[in-house]
Amino acid sequence: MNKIGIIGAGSMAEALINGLINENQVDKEAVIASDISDQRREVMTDKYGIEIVADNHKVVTESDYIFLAVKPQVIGDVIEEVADLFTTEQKVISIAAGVSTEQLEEMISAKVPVVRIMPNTPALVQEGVLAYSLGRQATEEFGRELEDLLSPVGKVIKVKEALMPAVTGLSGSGPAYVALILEALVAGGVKLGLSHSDSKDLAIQTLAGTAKLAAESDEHLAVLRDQVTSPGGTTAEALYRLEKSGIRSGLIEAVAASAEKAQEL
Ligand SMILES: NC(=O)C1=CN([C@@H]2O[C@H](COP(=O)(O)OP(=O)(O)OC[C@H]3O[C@@H](n4cnc5c(N)ncnc54)[C@H](OP(=O)(O)O)[C@@H]3O)[C@@H](O)[C@H]2O)C=CC1
Ligand SMILES: O=C(O)[C@@H]1CCC=N1
Repeated sequence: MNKIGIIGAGSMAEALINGLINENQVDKEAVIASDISDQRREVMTDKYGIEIVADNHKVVTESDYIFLAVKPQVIGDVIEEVADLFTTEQKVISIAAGVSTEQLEEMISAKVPVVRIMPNTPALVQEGVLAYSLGRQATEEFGRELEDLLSPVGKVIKVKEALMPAVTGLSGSGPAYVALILEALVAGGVKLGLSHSDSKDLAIQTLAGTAKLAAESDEHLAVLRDQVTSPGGTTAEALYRLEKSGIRSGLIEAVAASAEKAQEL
């Protein structure tokens, strides 16, 4: 069995670990992670029973797949710390936003295959989506292995590396935009007298149901919107207010701003 090592056991690493273990994709004995935070190590041991250590070297020397799951600002230091330990039989997967496979390959220097992925937090409940792109030494076969490994945590798609910032802006950061929209819908319901709990149920199911409808329909999204909008009715009134508030351009700008920021990290 291939051993999976993860350096940095924060939110995104946890979402991946939880999804992989819950779906029985990997045994917890086959996972080793490291983190500098005592508190994080304690939480992850208690929750998942995986081996979690303070020593990044141990993760690299004991693993076949090595996930780099620290913040982009510290990934250089982390790689420098363990760079001498990599062997050509190992495979590196970076989840850091804005760090290219070329930069990773330069930092690692050994001829280790490198793949970059951009996951998102719904991986925690096996409903994530992630895109990956291959570095120069990574084969298509490595890509397929990765698709097999990670498919239990969500949908996996391959993209050209130049599109990774766009993926970051759309689906990487996307759960935050959706949570904000949900919060606002709940606030709208509460303002009109619905309980917080009923508002939350109504908002979440509306979003989940619409997403399912969109996923299962061949129609353009505008057609789905039109099906709700009776001439002279309530939805037309609401959509007019939304368009006037700039929600559409706001969301387009949000995706672009996240993508731009990813390139500055
Ligand atoms: N969160 C998300 O939705 C997504 C995140 N990403 C990417 O995932 C990566 C991790 O993000 P996220 O999980 O949110 O961040 P977190 O801060 O939650 O996780 C990173 C963890 O790494 C630890 N850490 C810091 N330095 C070291 C080190 N030298 N050695 C070992 N562990 C270390 C941190 O400890 P401490 O807190 O004490 O510094 C922290 O526990 C980032 O590169 C981000 O771009 C990608 C897609 C989505
Ligand atoms: O906010 C961030 O920088 C990370 C990358 C994508 C989602 N979260």
